[in-house]
Amino acid sequence: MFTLNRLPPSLLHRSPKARPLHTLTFSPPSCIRRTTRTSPLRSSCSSNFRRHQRSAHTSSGPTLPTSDAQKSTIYALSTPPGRGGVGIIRISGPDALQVWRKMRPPPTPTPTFPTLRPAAPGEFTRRAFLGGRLDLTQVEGLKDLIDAETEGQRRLAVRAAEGEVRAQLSNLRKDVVHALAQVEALIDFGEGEEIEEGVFEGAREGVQKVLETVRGYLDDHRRGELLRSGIKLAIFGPPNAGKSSLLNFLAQREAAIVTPIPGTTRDILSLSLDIGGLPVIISDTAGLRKTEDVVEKIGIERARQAVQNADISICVLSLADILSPPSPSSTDTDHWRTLVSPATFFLLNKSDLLLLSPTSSLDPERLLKSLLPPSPVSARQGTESTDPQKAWIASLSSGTGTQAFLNGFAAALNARYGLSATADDAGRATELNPVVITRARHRDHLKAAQGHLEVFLEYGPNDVVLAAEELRYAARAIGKVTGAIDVEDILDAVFRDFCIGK
Ligand SMILES: Nc1nc2c(ncn2[C@@H]2O[C@H](COP(=O)(O)OP(=O)(O)OP(=O)(O)O)[C@@H](O)[C@H]2O)c(=O)[nH]1
Ligand SMILES: [Mg+2]
Repeated sequence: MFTLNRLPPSLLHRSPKARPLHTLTFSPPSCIRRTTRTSPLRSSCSSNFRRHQRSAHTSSGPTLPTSDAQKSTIYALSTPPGRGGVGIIRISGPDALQVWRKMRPPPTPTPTFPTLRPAAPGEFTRRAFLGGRLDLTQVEGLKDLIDAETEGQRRLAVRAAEGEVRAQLSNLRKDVVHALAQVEALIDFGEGEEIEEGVFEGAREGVQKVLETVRGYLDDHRRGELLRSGIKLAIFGPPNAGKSSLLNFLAQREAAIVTPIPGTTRDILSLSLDIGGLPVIISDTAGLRKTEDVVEKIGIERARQAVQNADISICVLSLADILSPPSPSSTDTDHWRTLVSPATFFLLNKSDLLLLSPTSSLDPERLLKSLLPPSPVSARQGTESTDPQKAWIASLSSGTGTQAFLNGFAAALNARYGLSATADDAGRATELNPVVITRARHRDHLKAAQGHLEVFLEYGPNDVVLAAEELRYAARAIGKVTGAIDVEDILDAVFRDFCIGK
């Protein structure tokens, strides 16, 4: 990184305001940074391509076409225009060094570089990817970092951008390629002849371990995808319980209409919020009840769908209604019950109407148990449930208990979706599987890899050709996540790991 006192106008014209200090970063073309892997064994496996390469580097052979990154130098302002404290101009390409030299004090007349042009969106990152300095997961991490709106999203993005996912998947792929090399060797030489025994079993053991890791990555409660896209939370319950009041409390503004008239909310109202560092898309819904009103009926149907499509839900009930015996004609209580799932939390609202003191011994969890049938797990165990807190008593109008609810709910969300902990459907803490998958494409490729590894394990030592094919597909599927689908490294592994012709 270099500091310049003055930049040529051609480089400054994209900045709306001239700043007293401008910083210039530059990187040589990616081809300069690439190192050529030289392996004596590998070179013995000569291919037409390498012969062609050799001749290209000798005196009179044909020259390889140069890439755009080798031909053109690109530049762009990489700090926010008009807002950054300093202006940083980024330059990359074959003339980057010369541009910097020309712009160093003492100032020289504005130089003209025929290969210099403004960078296209994402072009520096694209060059870094093509040059092998970033893989696809790091590129995606960088993009997510720019878009991150909550602390959870930022942490997830930083991990990907710093190469944590790349390292995990590269190791996984290396293990598959290693197993493939063993199976390929069997195809070429046959067990018990030129190479040692137990090779196929060794490959099977390796694949079994890889398969367990892939299954762990897939069994992640979709935490990565939800952290990126936002956790869908639906508020539901009977009319007039305080659902819209809860939305307004969480949003800290009068986003939804609140009136004492039951059936006020008709349509879905959704907002994006940050709860405990996690991105949450929260939806207020119509109160569930039997009605002949056509518009309200549509609203209630939408409410049901919203709850069923949500990742998590909060059922808001009026404490006064729960504690008073239901009238024989009332069937309204059943409407919310049908939507309760293991991912439902409860806010027992309007505690002020019971004139409870803050030290009241009314236990929300016990109240909840009296309302709902026992969960199958607790019933089978016949012991006190160890489920984490799922119900809170509060008054949204007086504010009593609301902070405890917010803290408890944020902790429950983090236990379920945060990066540092996870929970099963009932909210119990489970063993942590690392978050590797942040996009549907990652999941698709890893599922494909899982399928090929499973098929491989069905084959025996007599089916080595078909078995090898499955491993090749599995390696390719994992490589598609990171963007590494070079089959040449299979040859590397063959020559590195085996003493052929002992
Ligand atoms: N006493 C008391 N009233 C409350 C409390 N929370 C909300 N209310 C009142 O209850 C009424 C209904 O509140 P809403 O938030 O509109 O209830 P809702 O569940 O969204 O109702 P619908 O949209 O009709 O389904 C309003 O008059 C609120 O002011 C509370 O904690 N205590
Ligand atoms: Mg409402």
